[in-house]
Amino acid sequence: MAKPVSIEVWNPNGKYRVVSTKPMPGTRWINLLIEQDCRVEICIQKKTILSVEDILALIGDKCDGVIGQLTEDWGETLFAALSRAGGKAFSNMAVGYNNVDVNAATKYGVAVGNTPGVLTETTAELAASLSLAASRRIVEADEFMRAGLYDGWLPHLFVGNLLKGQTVGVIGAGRIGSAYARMMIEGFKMNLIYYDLYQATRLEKFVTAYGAFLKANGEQPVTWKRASSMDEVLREADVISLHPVLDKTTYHLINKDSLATMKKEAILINCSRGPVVDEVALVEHLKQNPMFRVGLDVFEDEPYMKPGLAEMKNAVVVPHIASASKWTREGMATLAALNVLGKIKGYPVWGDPNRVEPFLNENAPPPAASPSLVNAKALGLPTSKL
Ligand SMILES: NC(=O)c1ccc[n+]([C@@H]2O[C@H](COP(=O)([O-])OP(=O)(O)OC[C@H]3O[C@@H](n4cnc5c(N)ncnc54)[C@H](O)[C@@H]3O)[C@@H](O)[C@H]2O)c1
Ligand SMILES: O=C(O)[C@H](O)CO
Repeated sequence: MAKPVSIEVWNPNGKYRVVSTKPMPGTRWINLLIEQDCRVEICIQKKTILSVEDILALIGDKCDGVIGQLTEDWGETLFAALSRAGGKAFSNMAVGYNNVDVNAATKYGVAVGNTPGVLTETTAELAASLSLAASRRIVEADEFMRAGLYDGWLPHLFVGNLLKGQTVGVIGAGRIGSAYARMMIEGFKMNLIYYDLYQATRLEKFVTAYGAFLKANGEQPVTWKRASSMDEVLREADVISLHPVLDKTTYHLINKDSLATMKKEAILINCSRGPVVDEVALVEHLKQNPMFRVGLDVFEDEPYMKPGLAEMKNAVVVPHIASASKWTREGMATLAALNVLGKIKGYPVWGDPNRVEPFLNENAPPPAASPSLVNAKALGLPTSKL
């Protein structure tokens, strides 16, 4: 028997029952659901990661849709239960959905939503912050100051890496990878090398145009190169940032061999998913190469770090906060709620998940569509005309 979980209820007489497994930032998402006749139940249990059993208790006997979190295991058991309870939709409050078994959801006729776009710049900014923190040894230097160890300027004190004119390498040049690349190119005049399964045409055009602009102003132009293999990026780049999805093809993409391919003084940033990096191999590499530095937002066994990582001075580690800006988190909550609402109301799916801005405009009602359903095609759902 599942244990009861604490909930907060909004609009108790609403026709549709929508459950959120966590309180989420802002109130717009709640108001949008209430306006469309939903009873909203928010789990307020003081437990960071809910188990499958906890979520089964939340779903109960009648549930039209659930908004869930990337820490939860959305597989066969939960989708079967949601479907039995009459549920039509689930949305992750995240763009990544490697915690969701989309095939199982499709089998039970449940639509799966995610929250693209609204977190692109915020996540890229954290990757840029980690790049700076790691290259200029900010955290080490901060600890040194606070420990009262500073007794005067020295030529060798916390010497790090200059970014200007160096090469930034991006693995996975999708929305976030491209936004990060632009920040590093515009901000620090870095050259770009990237690896992706697809050509990042807009990014290439941007670098070409920016390079021409710099040249016209008498500055060294920036350049770009699409690598034919990931190893080419690892060999050539001074700063490498990981932004692919996590799937079978990207699990342990960075391992003992790929680490050995990188420059001894390279900077590696991971704001994608922890298992993209073999963290045991990374700890060993950090030990053997003190000038190699990493900035990590995600970890292989979250919330834990592999033994030894916490002791490494050449690692900057933060707790999966890349999308944590107020505007973005409120927007993620809104998109997740609208994904669920749209399916419950029988709306079509938005035609372009890369253009979700109309759903985020607080001064106008959102379009009558689900902003991003990843199994829309498999479920044969109609698409809205933009
Ligand atoms: N740390 C965080 O808080 C945080 C925040 C947002 C997103 N993310 C992660 O970032 C990922 C990317 O988000 P996005 O919006 O940019 O997605 P996206 O789909 O726009 O970009 C992903 C890119 O990865 C590429 N790719 C897939 N397999 C690859 C492979 N084997 N080798 C190289 N490239 C490959 C794809 O072609 C695509 O261009 C998400 O799936 C999520 O896991 C993390
Ligand atoms: O995939 C995502 O969206 C992140 O990991 C959290 O914002």
